[in-house]
Amino acid sequence: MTQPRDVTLSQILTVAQMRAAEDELVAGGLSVEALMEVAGRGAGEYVRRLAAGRSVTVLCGPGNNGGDGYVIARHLMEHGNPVTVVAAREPATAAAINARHLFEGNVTDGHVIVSGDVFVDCLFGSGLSRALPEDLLALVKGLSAAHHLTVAVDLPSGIESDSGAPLNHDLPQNDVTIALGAWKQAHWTMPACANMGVLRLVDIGVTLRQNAPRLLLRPRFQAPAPDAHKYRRGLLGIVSGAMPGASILSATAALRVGAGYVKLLHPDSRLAACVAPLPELVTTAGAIDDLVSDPRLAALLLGPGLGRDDTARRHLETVVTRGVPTVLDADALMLLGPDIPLKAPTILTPHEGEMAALERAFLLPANGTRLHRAKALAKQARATVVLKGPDSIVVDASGRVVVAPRASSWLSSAGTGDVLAGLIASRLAVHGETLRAACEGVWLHGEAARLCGPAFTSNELAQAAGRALAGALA
Ligand SMILES: NC(=O)C1=CN([C@@H]2O[C@H](COP(=O)(O)OP(=O)(O)OC[C@H]3O[C@@H](n4cnc5c(N)ncnc54)[C@H](OP(=O)(O)O)[C@@H]3O)[C@@H](O)[C@H]2O)[C@H](O)CC1
Ligand SMILES: [K+]
Repeated sequence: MTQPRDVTLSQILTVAQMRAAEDELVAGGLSVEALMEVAGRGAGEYVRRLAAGRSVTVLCGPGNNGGDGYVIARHLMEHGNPVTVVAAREPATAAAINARHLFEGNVTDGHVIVSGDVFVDCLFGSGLSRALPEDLLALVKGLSAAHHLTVAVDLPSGIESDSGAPLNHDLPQNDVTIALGAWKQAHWTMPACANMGVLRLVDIGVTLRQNAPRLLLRPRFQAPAPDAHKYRRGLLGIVSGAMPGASILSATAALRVGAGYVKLLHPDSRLAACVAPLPELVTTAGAIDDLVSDPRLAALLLGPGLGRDDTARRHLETVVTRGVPTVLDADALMLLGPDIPLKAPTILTPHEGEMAALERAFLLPANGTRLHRAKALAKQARATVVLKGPDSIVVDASGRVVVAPRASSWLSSAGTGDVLAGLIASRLAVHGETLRAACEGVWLHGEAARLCGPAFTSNELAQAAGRALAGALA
């Protein structure tokens, strides 16, 4: 089945996958020169609009990224925009040599730092294989400092495409990065993505790669069916624990994003009585074994404020054997291991510290990219994993990967994880699909943070989740 173009354009490719995609287009009858023309013209048009008649300097390297630079320069020149090319190295590929010949404007050789308004970095793209040598680092830094705006084409030079690792210290900050053909891992991976400024993508006709990670797009939420009632919309049970405030935060969020009924299940009636009640939240106290055996439960959440003692461990064992779709967060992740098999579709939501604990428990090596680590845990634990951070990743046990765009850095405060767990659990109660619920929850979390602006509390974040959902109703 042909996928809509926005789905294809949300894929995130490795350098090897990008080369395979390029080979496929060439095998289909396009030349590399023709692809470069489409890519360079597309990027050139973004640059032309950004420059709006101001002077542009294009730094060109030896490979096809440099070739793109000559196409961009030609596009600008044809539209009457002042442009200078700085050739850091002579072009070395056939397509780049061809693009160089077609550019009839001003080319200098890179020994002098020229100044201007917009600097376009076409030194290296996905072919970068090692750190920039001193002279090229000084050139790219000097040119960036001598211009008002810096635009990276495909990737900022010095950033490794597959890992997002900067191969040099002190690389310049970009205002815009224009990806060519498809997103690369680095565009959505820390720390690289924080260096890229505004991200844009030029479509050159790349088709969908099987199993490639995709970027998290805005979900479409449905209003409840005309004949809906609270149980059909989903009963979510949130198991409370030693610190009930955390589960109240989860519930506050969960109440706003779809579940028809959210119940706080409390093992200790004295503690439950201490918690300031939310009028819309039903709290029941009793033995957790009994409370989670309610056949109407559509999903369970365990972990926020749970504690890590023997009682907490018993509650974890009870919940995971219950067979109801479950979200495990926070303390539950510190107690989980291969000795506690997951009997139902489960979502794990570790941050970096909890991820390290899970890797120890499941005897997984804690090396490689976050993407590889999340995939390994999802496979081993047979669960959907949301590896939280500025660049959250969602992976299911079959290896499907969704990468979330970088969210507000104001989310780095206590309690926002409890909110995320509540959002995901609420969506899980609605439809029971783990990957979808995890993606919807992560999206709602990021969108609620955006709506809150700077310096919000986790309770304000939870309150904003309903507005986030309202903005994405089908
Ligand atoms: N893939 C596509 O569909 C299209 C891609 N386009 C553009 O092409 C680049 C990738 O081009 P490529 O030629 O593979 O790579 P680069 O231009 O990034 O540079 C490769 C050359 O640079 C040398 N190199 C690598 N690292 C360094 C370094 N640190 N210092 C000095 N020289 C370096 C490398 O030499 P090696 O010794 O490593 O072999 C190469 O000579 C992609 O990013 C897009 O911009 C097309 O235009 C459109 C289609
Ligand atoms: K570049």
